[in-house]
Amino acid sequence: MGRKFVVGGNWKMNGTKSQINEILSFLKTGPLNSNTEVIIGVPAVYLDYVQSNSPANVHVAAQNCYKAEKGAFTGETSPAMLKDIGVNWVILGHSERRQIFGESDELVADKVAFALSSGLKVIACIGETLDEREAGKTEAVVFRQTQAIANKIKDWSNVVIAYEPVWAIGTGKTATPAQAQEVHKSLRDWFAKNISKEVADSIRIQYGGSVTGANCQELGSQPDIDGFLVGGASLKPEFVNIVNARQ
Ligand SMILES: O=C[C@H](O)COP(=O)(O)O
Repeated sequence: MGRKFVVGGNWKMNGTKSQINEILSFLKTGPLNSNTEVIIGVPAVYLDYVQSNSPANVHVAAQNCYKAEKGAFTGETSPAMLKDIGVNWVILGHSERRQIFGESDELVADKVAFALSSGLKVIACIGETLDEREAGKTEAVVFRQTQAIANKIKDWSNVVIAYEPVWAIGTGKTATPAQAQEVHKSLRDWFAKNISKEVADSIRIQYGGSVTGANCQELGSQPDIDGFLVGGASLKPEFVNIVNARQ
């Protein structure tokens, strides 16, 4: 189907310069499958350093950015600033942003639209909580989150969706390959029905939530899983195995 496998490493609020040098070292050693697009999500303070020191086959992403080019927004980073230091990707709408920092569907969608219009590529995160899953609301939640973005953008070519069930993030409770595939398939069907068949066929949907070197191959063999967004394991050498999950 021609969707390039895409693996992101979301470092979250982790890393010192010496730890980052170790990560860059195992990324340089790899080898990283050239059929996989690799993107590392780096804390803002280290973006410039990592952008300057990462291997050419690894893209760098911010973990957040604001919906304005500049101005009185203390503590925020603009897409223009990211572009200025050569960073072309941003992760938006991560469940930690939504839950801890209170980002609404509306704000996430505004950020996605502004980042795209500024020339960034976006990993847009969606996913249900355990309560929502147990209440049978998984589809309703991920469709609502995706619809909010669809209300603000027309062109999906620079968007990767990361489906991350909140209950699987950092918990060691991975969704089974069948559970993940079921939601990915539903999302692709949603795109076919609500956006277009072309977007449904081409959009890449990552799975995120306790992905490891041990479970990545089975997850990555599912037909609608086009890669991963990896948290904890992206700080460790096993990230190379996850990048190479689909050979
Ligand atoms: O963005 C990454 C996800 O939150 C997954 O984190 P995790 O791999 O540590 O569960």
